[in-house]
Amino acid sequence: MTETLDEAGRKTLKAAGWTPEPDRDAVTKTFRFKNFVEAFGFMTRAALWAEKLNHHPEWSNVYRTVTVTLTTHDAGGLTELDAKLASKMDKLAEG
Ligand SMILES: C[C@H](O)[C@H](O)[C@H]1CNC2=NC(N)=NC(=O)C2=N1
Repeated sequence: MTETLDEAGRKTLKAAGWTPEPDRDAVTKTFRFKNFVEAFGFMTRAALWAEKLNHHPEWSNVYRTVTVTLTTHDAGGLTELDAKLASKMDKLAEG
């Protein structure tokens, strides 16, 4: 998992399921869980990591689906912090 440049020269993340946003330097992934409790548990654990990293996701939850968008607002694009949080979230979602 590293930041790389896409064909348009924009930063993106090479990590399963994270796809570049069409109109800004950000990546989005949709996580689907068994049920609402699993989804909310994931969000709770991810929130603690977000605080620890001082790096916070844009996200939403509908029932057992959590959609996450990562970008670094301070930098106006993707940074190593997005790669870190993405990797953390992937691990948390694996259980
Ligand atoms: C002041 C505060 O530390 C900053 O605004 C931090 C907080 N969390 C953040 N989270 C994200 N995703 N991007 C940021 O630029 C960012 N900045």
